[in-house]
Amino acid sequence: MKYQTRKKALILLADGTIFHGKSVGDKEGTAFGEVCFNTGTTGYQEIFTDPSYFGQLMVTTNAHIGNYGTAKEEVESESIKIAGLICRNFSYEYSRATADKSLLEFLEANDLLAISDVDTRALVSYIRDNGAMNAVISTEVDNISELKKQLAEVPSMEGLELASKVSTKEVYTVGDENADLKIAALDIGIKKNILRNLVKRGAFVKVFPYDASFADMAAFDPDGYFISNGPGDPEPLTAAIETAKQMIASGRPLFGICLGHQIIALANGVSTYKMHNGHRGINHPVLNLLSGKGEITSQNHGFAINREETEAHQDLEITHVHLNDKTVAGMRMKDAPVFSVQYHPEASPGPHDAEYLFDQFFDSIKKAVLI
Ligand SMILES: NC(=O)CC[C@H](N)C(=O)O
Repeated sequence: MKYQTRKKALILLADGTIFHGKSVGDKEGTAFGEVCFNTGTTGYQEIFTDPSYFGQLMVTTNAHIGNYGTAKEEVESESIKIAGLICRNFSYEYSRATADKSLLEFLEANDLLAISDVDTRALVSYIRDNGAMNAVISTEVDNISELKKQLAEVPSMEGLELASKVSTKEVYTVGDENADLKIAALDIGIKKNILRNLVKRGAFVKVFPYDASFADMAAFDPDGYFISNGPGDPEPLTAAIETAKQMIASGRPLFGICLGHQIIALANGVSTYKMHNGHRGINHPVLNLLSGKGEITSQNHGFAINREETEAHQDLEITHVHLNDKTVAGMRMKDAPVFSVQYHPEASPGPHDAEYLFDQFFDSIKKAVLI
């Protein structure tokens, strides 16, 4: 079999801890980022292309990665966004009738460094105990002191603005321009499946860059506003926070997902914080406090909004809670058609329990249009 004599590789954490592995394929090199882990058993291609992961080294906890190949329609953006991949067993062979490429070919096309044969159970349990931190993966296994020096220069995820790296540069539209409803979406790292969900419900969507002003967006005269998911710390996104304030003041319905949810919280004066470890997986339990129903959700976030401040806020109401740690999973404004969730109703990958949130958004738009 090819790739039997792969190069040695390592992962060096910011605190000096080292785990060993081998490079995937014949690629050599070094990649830096914040190390995080995703517990999903499937959906690696959607995860790797999700712009929210920009700047992160992804550890996949599923024991096998690559075994069902890749398919060109299963991407959440045009390219791989993770900074590097760390896995246990990498499958060079794949088996799925509808796949069009192996995962190795897909990684190579995106020039991504991946390392396998890592004891990912030990690594994840180490990160769980010691918290999210920067790391480097490299085939330069004999040059640890140099890697340490370079790693020390990598900025911390806390305070880091990354939306500008993944947002569209130009305004674009999706859907039928004669559709009944128009939505203006602020792209701070938008996933394709969110746009599919908006278009499939009959919206014509105009997508704006991360630093678009409210005036730019309002000129489209949308029936509703949307703020997307995305990478990095929400706090430095001052233009988006200002735009969100004006979206709220416009009185038109506003829906935010993940980074968008954090931006709406900040626009309301609620602070955000970096979690010890984020939520990344496709089976996170959430309780909908309005319906009393449980939802199994897709999640990917390393920051969260302050619960006490949300509870104490006179204009806000917590609508969803994460059942593992009681963090805020969703909220709404009491006197405005504004709501947001910390998780991913568009799934991709993950369960579809929360797709009703898109219906809810459309219902509130239709109600507002009729008034
Ligand atoms: N998926 C997202 O939008 C992530 C939001 C933010 N970057 C976080 O890590 O919390």
